[in-house]
Amino acid sequence: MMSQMPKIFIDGEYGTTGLGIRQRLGNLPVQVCSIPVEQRHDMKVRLDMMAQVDLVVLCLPDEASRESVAAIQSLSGHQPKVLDASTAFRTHPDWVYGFAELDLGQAEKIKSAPLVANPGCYSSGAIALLHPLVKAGIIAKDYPLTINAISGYSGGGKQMIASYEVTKDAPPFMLYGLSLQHKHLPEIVHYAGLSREPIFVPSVGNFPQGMIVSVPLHVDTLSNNANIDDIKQCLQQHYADGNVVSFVDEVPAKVSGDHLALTDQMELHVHSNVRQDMVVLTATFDNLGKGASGAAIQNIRLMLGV
Ligand SMILES: NC(=O)C1=CN([C@@H]2O[C@H](COP(=O)(O)OP(=O)(O)OC[C@H]3O[C@@H](n4cnc5c(N)ncnc54)[C@H](OP(=O)(O)O)[C@@H]3O)[C@@H](O)[C@H]2O)C=CC1
Ligand SMILES: CC(=O)N[C@@H](CCC(=O)OP(=O)(O)O)C(=O)O
Repeated sequence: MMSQMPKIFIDGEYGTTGLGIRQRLGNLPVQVCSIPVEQRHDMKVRLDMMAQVDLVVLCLPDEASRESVAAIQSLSGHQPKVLDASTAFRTHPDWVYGFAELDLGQAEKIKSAPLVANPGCYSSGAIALLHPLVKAGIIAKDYPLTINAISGYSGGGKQMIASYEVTKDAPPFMLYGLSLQHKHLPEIVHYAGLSREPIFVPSVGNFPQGMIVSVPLHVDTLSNNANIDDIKQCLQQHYADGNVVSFVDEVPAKVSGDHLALTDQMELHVHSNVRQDMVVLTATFDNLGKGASGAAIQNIRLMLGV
């Protein structure tokens, strides 16, 4: 079915993530197939379109994503590949996790997979920091981790954007997720390789785009007598190619939430005190970039070979 110009349909193309992907697709040799905005909830119209394309990108709430996947899988003839931006399938064994930097070989898996789950925004930062360190035996699988994060308000989709920009009834800064069951925890545990669930405290600030995920560690609680140089070396090696995710040795005195806004890059830093016995790891990126649409474009390029 793959022609010279692969065809893509974005189910949910008029939402925040869908629009971000749509914009970025302008630079790729693909044909974007659309339906009118007023038909965006009509499953028959959407399914007719899905049957004609090479790749369907789902940018819908979880339940709607599940419905779309079930509909695609009921197609009797051609089955398009699927990239899902929701949380619905991220730890499902039939789906490949769309974080190309996870390990050597992950990009190849994404290339050949029929079903790919785009990672969560917070999860991308947490996994980027933790996966190499757990794999190297520097952080024990059952380490009692705390993860803190701040997101630009676009992370909350159309509704939250309206509360900051239209009704202006949202606070300048808020902690949330305080029942400690955030929807990204399962994928963080799974792909960081943890056996103990971290305490995860997300927050939102009054800025549109950008994200910092940070992880504090006491050096004397690390495994195998690891020190700060071991942490740096491990991250440096894992992200040696630095194309999208890079380890940056030089640390800024302050990290701004919108440092990498409007880019698809992610930077990792290791901050420490003078005594070298405390560390804060940070991942800085755009929640709509490497945290969503930028990562989706990386996956689309791999899945379609463009
Ligand atoms: N915003 C972000 O930073 C990120 C979001 N995501 C994920 O992407 C997905 C979309 O989120 P986001 O773009 O923020 O959400 P938005 O609310 O901005 O957009 C969702 C879109 O889906 C449409 N939609 C909702 N329900 C249905 C349905 N049953 N059938 C068809 N269309 C439907 C909405 O239509 P309507 O206009 O009628 O509501 C809207 O156009 C979510 O799963 C989210 O978790 C992933 C990464 C980051
Ligand atoms: C600020 C805010 O509300 N953020 C969302 C996460 C962003 C998002 O929708 O993430 P994924 O779709 O990538 O899982 C939340 O905490 O639920």
